[in-house]
Amino acid sequence: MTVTKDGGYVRTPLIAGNWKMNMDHVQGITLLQKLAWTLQDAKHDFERVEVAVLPPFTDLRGVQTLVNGDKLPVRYGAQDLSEHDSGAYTGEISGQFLAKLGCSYVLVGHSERRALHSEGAELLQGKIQAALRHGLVPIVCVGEPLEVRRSGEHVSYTVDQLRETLKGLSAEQVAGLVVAYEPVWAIGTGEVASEQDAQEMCAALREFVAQEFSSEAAEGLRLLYGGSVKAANAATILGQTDVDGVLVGGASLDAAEFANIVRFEHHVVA
Ligand SMILES: O=C(CO)COP(=O)(O)O
Repeated sequence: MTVTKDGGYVRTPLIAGNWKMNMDHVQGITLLQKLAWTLQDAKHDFERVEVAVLPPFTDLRGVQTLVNGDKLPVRYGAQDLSEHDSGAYTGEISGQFLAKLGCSYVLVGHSERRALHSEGAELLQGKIQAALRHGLVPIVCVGEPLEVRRSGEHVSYTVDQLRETLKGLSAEQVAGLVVAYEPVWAIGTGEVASEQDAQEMCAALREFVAQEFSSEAAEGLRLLYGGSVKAANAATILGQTDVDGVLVGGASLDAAEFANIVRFEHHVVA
């Protein structure tokens, strides 16, 4: 993360928890309550380091009620959305509905959806447009599989993936996006990319945005790293210049562990 002279951050760090298909609506409330209490007890400054959770759709109403009722400074969002706003699309969820539930964020193009639901660039462009139409910030996910990493082509592969996914957007729109670099081989495997790997890719993605869109877009865009992030490795990864946050899977299901990731500034590993 880039730190200013007065010790602030150039871009507000974002620590986001992707619960995936875990936590029913009762478990979700308990987890969020524990997380909020832990962070409030620790006097976490939510303006300085932003916290967001991305629960299953069925938890969102409960999360909204808890966040509003207890005035929790935690943001939340969904793990996917439809590219359409309404109509005969059985099983789909509209960005309009997510906005009405107070969502701030929505994941777009997570590698599990790209792989398991064959989501390609054109569909993802539509989903990004749908999110933006309803004032949701898309967290656009990119990252290479193991064979690409082994071939040494990971940077060009991931930059190309981002280029395809962001097609049709203006520089102003890109400036407000969040992009998560999640190498597929590091997701849920315990195999974490090194901090140098995370920095190399995030720097390349920012450079691409500067070239393709504008330097303002590159400066505004927040880049997250995701893949086996835990409290033990978060501070080192977040210490990298071009990494503005983390997208956490498994470790976000444990309130104490996730709170320690949020509080990375207090756990800097020498
Ligand atoms: O896919 C991820 C977050 O979106 C990462 O998952 P893990 O943190 O469980 O590796």
